Amino acid sequence: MASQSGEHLLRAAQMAEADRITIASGVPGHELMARAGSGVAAAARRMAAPGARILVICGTGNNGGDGYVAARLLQAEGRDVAVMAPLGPATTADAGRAAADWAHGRGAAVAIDADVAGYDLVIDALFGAGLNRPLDGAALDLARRLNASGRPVLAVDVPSGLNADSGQAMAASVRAAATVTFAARKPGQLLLPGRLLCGDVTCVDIGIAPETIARVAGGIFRNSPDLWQASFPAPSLEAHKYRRGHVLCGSGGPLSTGAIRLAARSALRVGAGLATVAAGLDACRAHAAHLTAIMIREAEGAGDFARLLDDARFNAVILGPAGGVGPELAARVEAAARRGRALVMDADAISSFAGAPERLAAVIAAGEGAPVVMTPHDGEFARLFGDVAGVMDVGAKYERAVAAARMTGAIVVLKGADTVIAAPDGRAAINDNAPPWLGTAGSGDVLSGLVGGLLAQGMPGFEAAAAAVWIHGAAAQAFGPGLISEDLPEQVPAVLRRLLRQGAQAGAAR
Ligand SMILES: NC(=O)C1=CN([C@@H]2O[C@H](COP(=O)(O)OP(=O)(O)OC[C@H]3O[C@@H](n4cnc5c(N)ncnc54)[C@H](O)[C@@H]3O)[C@@H](O)[C@H]2O)[C@@H](O)CC1
Ligand SMILES: Nc1ncnc2c1ncn2[C@@H]1O[C@H](COP(=O)(O)OP(=O)(O)O)[C@@H](O)[C@H]1O
Ligand SMILES: [K+]
Repeated sequence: MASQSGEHLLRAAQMAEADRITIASGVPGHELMARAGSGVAAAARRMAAPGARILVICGTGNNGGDGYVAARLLQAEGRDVAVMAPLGPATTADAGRAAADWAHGRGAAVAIDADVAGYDLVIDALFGAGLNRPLDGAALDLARRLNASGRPVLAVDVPSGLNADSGQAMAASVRAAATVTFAARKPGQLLLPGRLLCGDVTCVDIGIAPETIARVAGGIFRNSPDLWQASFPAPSLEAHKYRRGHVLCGSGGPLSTGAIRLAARSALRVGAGLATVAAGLDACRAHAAHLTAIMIREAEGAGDFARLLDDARFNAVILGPAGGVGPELAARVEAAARRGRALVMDADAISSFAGAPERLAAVIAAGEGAPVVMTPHDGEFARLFGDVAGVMDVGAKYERAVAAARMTGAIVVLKGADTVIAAPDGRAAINDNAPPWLGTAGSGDVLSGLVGGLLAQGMPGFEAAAAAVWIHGAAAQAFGPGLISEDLPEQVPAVLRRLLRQGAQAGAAR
């Protein structure tokens, strides 16, 4: 798994292991701390004008050590710096050394009840990855006062109180304007609410080798083109349209036809060779009034739909957008999986298996191994898994998604502002490029079409799902506020142009 390319995200324990391996290889811990502190000082310089008053709040561990280093560097260049040590003196050797270097010849630390609002910038070096229980006592009180002060905060590694693995605040957390982290980003910096509590995150190289990061990593990635560009389908001159796949899209009834049209159009825009909507006769009439490039086939019930699959050229199927919850839709899902078609299950297709994930797992297991990608939002996810132990009750969002993928055998795209893509083999990607205006009616239908269009072109399931989520976010960014879901497919060509250009450059560099 570590051989997969992409930006690794490290959990706190994995980061500590990377530190340990690096120190054992001969780089002293205080040298790592010196580089970390220097990265913090550089960020502080960007945030505070000359003459600004800077307060550095140092805890007792190595996070505090980074703070002492930054304080010393900033003061050495003439900055107005004060240190507060609310929990007492440093307790680790490296932090002790950094604290002593700071204290040498300087005044006493600021009292814990000092007015934090009197400073222009506060550097939060109270707790980092070592946080192992909720803030309480003096630390909790200080975090609350800091948040109430409205002063800009620069967090060292993570805002104090934030769980670096899950992105959840433990009781309470400092809210930072910016965060400087080391060696690799942490999942909790991308997951909500962590992403909001961190502000802008910068990752500083402190001399931990990329091979060490890959060695300790556990298959959690930031979703970016690095993760899937190698399998992204580049159009080729010798391919004809059938080589680029044919997506069969199952329609809802005559009054619910828009959702699947959005999906079909998105599948074409992302490069599928052909897309066909399958619908009952009345719905076909509604589609016929709208569709040009997309074809229409009549299919009255699940039996008709299954017969369409006798045509082997339909190599990918999208089911669910406004498809109508019930046994008929579940039967279409079964038919597509049994016939070994790459399948996207969205919305109503997921809800048609509500409370019966083991039945869905059996359907997928009986298939021919073609990828099944499901794209639930939180509500659909909860409906599908109900109170299944080991899925709904596990900690971080990516752990829930991975548990769901393992249990069902599907690639799971758990949507939201921090969409997670998870595979049954334990890989997970966290997406952070979606702007808030992407949450608009029908944008989920577009996503299912993007996934289906990439699957039809032969992209593997996890990569296709991750690429679709990223392109979806990039298209929304390209359009900007005011977006409605019809706008999204029209932004895809510009996103593809950029991607293919970058892919060609990366290929040339290899
Ligand atoms: N050599 C290394 O390991 C490096 C570590 N670095 C820094 O070190 C940090 C991790 O340092 P530590 O592992 O010393 O841990 P922290 O400095 O994050 O926390 C210190 C200690 O506080 C205690 N604690 C945890 N939760 C508490 C709570 N709610 N209330 C009171 N006490 C609590 C724990 O015993 C913990 O070990 C990283 O976030 C990073 O900033 C960097 O200096 C780079 C090198
Ligand atoms: N606040 C938000 N910021 C960014 N993206 C969001 C936000 N809320 C929702 N999204 C994205 O918008 C899409 C909405 O999908 P879905 O809930 O299925 O809506 P619909 O059923 O209307 O299509 C998902 O891709 C989701 O990740
Ligand atoms: K911190």
